[in-house]
Amino acid sequence: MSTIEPLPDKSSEASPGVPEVPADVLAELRSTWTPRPAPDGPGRAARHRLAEAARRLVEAVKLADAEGDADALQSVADDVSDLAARIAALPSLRDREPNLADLQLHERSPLVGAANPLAPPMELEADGPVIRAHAVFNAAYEGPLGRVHGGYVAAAFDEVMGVAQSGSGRLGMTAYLTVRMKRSTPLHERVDYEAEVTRVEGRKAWVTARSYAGGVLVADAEGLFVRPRALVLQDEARAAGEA
Ligand SMILES: CCCCCCCCCCCCCC(=O)SCCNC(=O)CCNC(=O)[C@H](O)C(C)(C)COP(=O)(O)OP(=O)(O)OC[C@H]1O[C@@H](n2cnc3c(N)ncnc32)[C@H](O)[C@@H]1OP(=O)(O)O
Repeated sequence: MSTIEPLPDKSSEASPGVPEVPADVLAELRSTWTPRPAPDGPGRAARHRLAEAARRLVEAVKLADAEGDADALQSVADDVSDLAARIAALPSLRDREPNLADLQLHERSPLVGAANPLAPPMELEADGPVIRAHAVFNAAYEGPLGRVHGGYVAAAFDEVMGVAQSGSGRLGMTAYLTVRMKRSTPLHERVDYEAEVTRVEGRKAWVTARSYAGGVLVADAEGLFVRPRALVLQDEARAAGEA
């Protein structure tokens, strides 16, 4: 059962200095992250199941006791090695052009991707101009004992803020990301995130975010997202073509 206090509802508050972005434009910009669709076929459902099994495998390996039965560890190392070779022998994404579903971040991202065993995976949801997310980090993400490694704390913010920059009306690259880790982020517990754009100047968008465990603020972040010059030129050429 969740012990999380509801986060304050800020979905109807517009920040000064942030453009009003039509809901359909926001939905289009966010569609690579959220909503996560149902698998588009049995192959993709099986791939998601494989990724989930691999997550359990990684956590189990991380927790395997070196003082336990060395022969048993050697034996499962052989099995896992054989399994890795079997999976590598299956048809690979390297052998064909990826389709749109393969390319979506809710599929492939190392933070939210259902098909990526590195992803906890985080769950993202749009709430007006705000992006909300939650994740449970297992033992594989441990830095300080019982707590999430700071690099993963920052990576989770980058993903949530990466989608929240859509509130500027365009997408860019993370130019900088500053994370203040006020308390440790716990393992094995739901961590909640919220992020939104606070300022936009030309192709630059500033985003802030917060994370909570058990309703308590554990970290906050500020980042700058910049739409690359080359893409701005493409945007302008497309707009001129449509005019
Ligand atoms: C990109 C499109 C879509 C992506 C969506 C899918 C996301 C995938 C995953 C999502 C996961 C989450 C996302 C990720 O993980 S994104 C992956 C991690 N980030 C990167 O790899 C970014 C690498 N850097 C770059 O590509 C370029 O440097 C960028 C594109 C950022 C700017 O290069 P560009 O040549 O275009 O621009 P410019 O250099 O003329 O600068 C322009 C303006 O910006 C200001 N400035 C620049 N940097 C900084 C800085 N550090 N602090 C303060 N200010 C900075 C600069 O002063 C100037 O200001 P002004 O003088 O005009 O006032």
